[in-house]
Amino acid sequence: MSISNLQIKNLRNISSISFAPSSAINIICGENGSGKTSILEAINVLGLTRSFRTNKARHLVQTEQASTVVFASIDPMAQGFKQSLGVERPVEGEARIRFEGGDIDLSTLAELIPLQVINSDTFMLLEGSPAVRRQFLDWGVFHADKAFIQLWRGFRRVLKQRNTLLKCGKIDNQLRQVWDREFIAFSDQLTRLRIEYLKLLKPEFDKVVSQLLGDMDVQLGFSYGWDKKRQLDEVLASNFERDLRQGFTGSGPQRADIKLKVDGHNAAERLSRGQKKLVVSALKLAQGALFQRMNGRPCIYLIDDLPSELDSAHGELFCKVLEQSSNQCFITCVDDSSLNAFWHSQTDIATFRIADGDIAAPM
Ligand SMILES: Nc1ncnc2c1ncn2[C@@H]1O[C@H](COP(=O)(O)OP(=O)(O)OP(=O)(O)O)[C@@H](O)[C@H]1O
Repeated sequence: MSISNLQIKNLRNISSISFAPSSAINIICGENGSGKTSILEAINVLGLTRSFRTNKARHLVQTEQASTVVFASIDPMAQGFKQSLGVERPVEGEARIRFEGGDIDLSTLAELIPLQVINSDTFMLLEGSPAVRRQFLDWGVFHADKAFIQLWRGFRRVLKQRNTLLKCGKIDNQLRQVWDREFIAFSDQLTRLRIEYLKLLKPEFDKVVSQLLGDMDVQLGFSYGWDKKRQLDEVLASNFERDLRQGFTGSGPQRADIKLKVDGHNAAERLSRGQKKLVVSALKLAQGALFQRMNGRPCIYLIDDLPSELDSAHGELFCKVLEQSSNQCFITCVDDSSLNAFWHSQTDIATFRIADGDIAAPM
C-alpha cells in the first residue's frame, strides 16, 4: 500500500498543496506551527475520515471554509496499479468517501488504507485506559480476520441490550440466562480471535524490541476481561446481582486488556520516557510487520516528531527499523539534519520543507 500523489485542501493552515511522496521514507520538516502535523492529519483523514487530534471537524477544517478535501492516487494492494481516492470532511454532517468514482463506506476505506500513527498520544498504549489497548488489538484482529467486524458488531449489540435491561432492572435470572447464551457465544469467538492474533504478534514484537532496546525483557500478556480460570457463564451468573446494582456488565471481552511488563514490573511504571516511546513504537511496528506478512502489503506510518525523546543512538535504531520495512513512512521533525545521518544511502528518501502551510518541491 502506498500513496503516490497527495492533494490537500482547506485543512488547518493548508489552503491547497499537492505533492508526490516517496513510496519509502518521507521527511516533513519545518518550524513550529508550519503545518507538518497537519499533513499527517490529512493522511489520517484520507484513511479514516477523521483527525487523530480532534473529534470536531470545525477545528480541522480551515477557518471560514465549509469542508476539507484530501485526494490521493493509491496502490492499495501494492500491485503497481494507481487508483483514485478522495475524502471530503465537512464542518457539518458526514464525511464522503469516493474510490474510483463510487461511494464506499468507512470499513471498506479502513481495509484499503492500513494506517499506523506514532505520536505523543501513542504513549497512551502504556499509560492510558484498557480501551486504548483494546483498540490497538482490534485494529490487528480486524485486518487479520474477515469474520471480526461482524462478530464485533454482534457482540456490541448484545452487550448494549444486556446493559439496557440491567439499567432498567427489567431482567431476572431466567431472562439473564437467555441473553447470556448469546453474549457468551460472541465472547468466546471474539476472545479466541484476539488470542490467536496476539500469538502471532508476540514474535514480531519481541524482534522489534530486541532491535530497538537490546536485551530488555518486555513481556506482552493478555487479560480476557474476566478470570480466565473460570467459565464466563459462571462468572456472569455470580456477578449478576452486582451487574444489576451497577447497571452494566462488569465482565467480558469489553474489559479485555493487553498487559506489558518489564522484568515482571508494570511497564508504564518502570520505563523512562524514551524507553516508553520505543516500546509503544515497537508495538505499532510489530503490528505493521505482521500485517504485511499476513496480507502481502505494507502499512502507511505517520510518525510525528520522530527525534523527540530519543537520543541519537536510539533515533538511528528507529530509522534503521523503518527503512528495513517496506512501509511508506511520513515522518515529521523540526530540523531534518537531526535524522540525515541515520539513513542508508540507498534508501528512497524524499524531504519536504513546510512553511506557512505550503510545501516546497522535494529536495
Ligand atoms: N482550523 C484552522 N484554520 C486555520 N489555521 C489553523 C487551524 N487550526 C490550526 N491552524 C494553524 O495551523 C497550523 C497547524 O500547524 P501544525 O500543528 O501542523 O504545526 P507543526 O508544523 O506540526 O508544528 P509543531 O512543530 O509546533 O508541532 C498552526 O499554525 C495553527 O495555528
